[in-house]
Amino acid sequence: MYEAAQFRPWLGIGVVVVSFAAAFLEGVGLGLLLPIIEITQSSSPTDADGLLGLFVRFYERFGIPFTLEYLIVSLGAVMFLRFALSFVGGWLRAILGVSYQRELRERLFDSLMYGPVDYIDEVGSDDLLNSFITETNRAAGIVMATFNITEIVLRGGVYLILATLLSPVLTAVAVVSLTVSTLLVRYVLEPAYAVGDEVANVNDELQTVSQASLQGARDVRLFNMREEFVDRMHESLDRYVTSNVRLRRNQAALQNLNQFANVIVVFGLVYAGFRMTSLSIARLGVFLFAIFRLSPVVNQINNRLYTLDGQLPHLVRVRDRLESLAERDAPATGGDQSIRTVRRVDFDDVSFSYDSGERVLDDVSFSVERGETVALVGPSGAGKSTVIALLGRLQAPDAGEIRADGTPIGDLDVREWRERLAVVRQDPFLFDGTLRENVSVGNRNASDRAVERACETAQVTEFLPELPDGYGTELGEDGVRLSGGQKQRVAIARALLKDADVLVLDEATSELDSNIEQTVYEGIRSLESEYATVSIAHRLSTVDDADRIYTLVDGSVTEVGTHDQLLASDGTYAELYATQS
Ligand SMILES: Nc1ncnc2c1ncn2[C@@H]1O[C@H](COP(=O)(O)OP(=O)(O)OP(=O)(O)O)[C@@H](O)[C@H]1O
Repeated sequence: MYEAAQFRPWLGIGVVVVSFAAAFLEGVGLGLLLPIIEITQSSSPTDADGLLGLFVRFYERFGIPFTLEYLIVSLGAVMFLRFALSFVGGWLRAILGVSYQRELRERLFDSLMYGPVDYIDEVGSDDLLNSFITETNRAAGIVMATFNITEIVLRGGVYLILATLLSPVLTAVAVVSLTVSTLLVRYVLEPAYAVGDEVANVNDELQTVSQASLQGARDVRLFNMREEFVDRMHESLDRYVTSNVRLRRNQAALQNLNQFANVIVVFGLVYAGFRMTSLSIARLGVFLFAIFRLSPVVNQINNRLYTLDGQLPHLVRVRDRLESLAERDAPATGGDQSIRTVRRVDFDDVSFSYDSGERVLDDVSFSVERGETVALVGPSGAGKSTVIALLGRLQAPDAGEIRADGTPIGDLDVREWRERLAVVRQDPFLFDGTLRENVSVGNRNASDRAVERACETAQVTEFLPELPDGYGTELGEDGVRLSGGQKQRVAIARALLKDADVLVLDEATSELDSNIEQTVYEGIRSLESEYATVSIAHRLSTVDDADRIYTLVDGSVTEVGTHDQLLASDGTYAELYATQS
């Protein structure tokens, strides 16, 4: 809360000042009722003292006639100003709240973009999306509510001062009674934070179920999971209804119990005012009016605090996410050395473990130069894709060094280093846009001719006539309108369009038939650009002409050589090759 209040302090102070001025004018307006009632009862209140005397002297000082008409016009003017200021206060509060929401969303998004990818894997895109959309929204509501409470408190303060000026003893009785009744009501109700936490949990679950069922729409049907998802969704919706109704029911109970308690207190004061004090009708009337205005203020504060308590879990979650992200070292940051071109890449005794602690790479060494192709082969789970993650600085090695032309890649400017890499991942992601937009993601300034050339090499042109709008065809979310092999070819085309030095192919053609695969590789070999190529393939026939083949088993390089050398040495490679022949 402290941090939220610190956001844009000057705007916050502005809201408080405006609220204070509005509250003051409310007090003045209420106070003006006193001379208005007095003047209707006696013709010469000019010798009055106390609050009434204050008004009389003020009017004398500015030479305004102290008549009923002038008093009523003054009351109208004061009230106009008071509500105008309230409007400005509400406006400023909205600016503050919505800007705070923007700030949280910006910080969260930027931290996610520049933070480590494994945080996204760990928390899940569904929960992060929920934080980004819903929780930041509620968090902004907290800021607005906090300043709203400040305004109400100030207004309540003015009523109290006015009531104290008129009757200190009755005011003390009123304050004690209102406080006791408020605390009693709060004590009876369950804490809002617990219910709010349940609401936040259910929101997470709703996001998870809806995202999984939409993104996995095909698998959900093919694996007959529809009933399972429908049940999960219905159950989550039930929990959503129960927790939300509970929160709102408690709010309604709080409001009505408070109002009831306040009515009783005010009735008691009316009785006490008439029976036990000698206040004039005008003073007692204005006093009761002030208390009457004060009791909904107490109500409102109570209600707002309860709502605030219920929304706090959302802000806490967003804060937790931001803190966790700040605590993580992002391997992508750091390094500022410039790099324009790369001739050679070396892996030197590189070891790496994910958070689970198990060693995935163990002293892996290999090198590749421009004009060469090296292949990484080995059983599933051996660590081949992890090598690519390290190369792209999505992860950083725990030990050993990866160097580009002798410089550790961690010392390089990460943007420039990634400019030198053209990676076709095992499971490439296509963006929701046209074919042209997808091919040019790594080189936005590429000419149409360059896009077409990359598509020719990657054999995208083979299925281009089938696309309704050619290069302008919308590919849908994650290229849903393409086959697996077509998606792979788009991913290869976009890698080739980059002006890179190191080409990384991670199972890049696994879904292509042999003919097209062959044509793609021939096309790449005939390109003018001389790549240092790192190729990963399960189908060994696609890498048998590599300059060097490294066999990776359980995270270690167990053998290295050309296809013929490895066959002759009769090791793991020869075994794998035999099973595929
Ligand atoms: N993000 C991750 N977090 C934790 N462990 C991971 C992560 N990615 C991969 N692993 C683990 O690291 C090991 C190596 O995975 P990797 O994907 O590098 O293997 P691979 O040789 O490319 O396998 P495949 O040929 O099946 O693609 C596996 O045991 C896998 O479970």
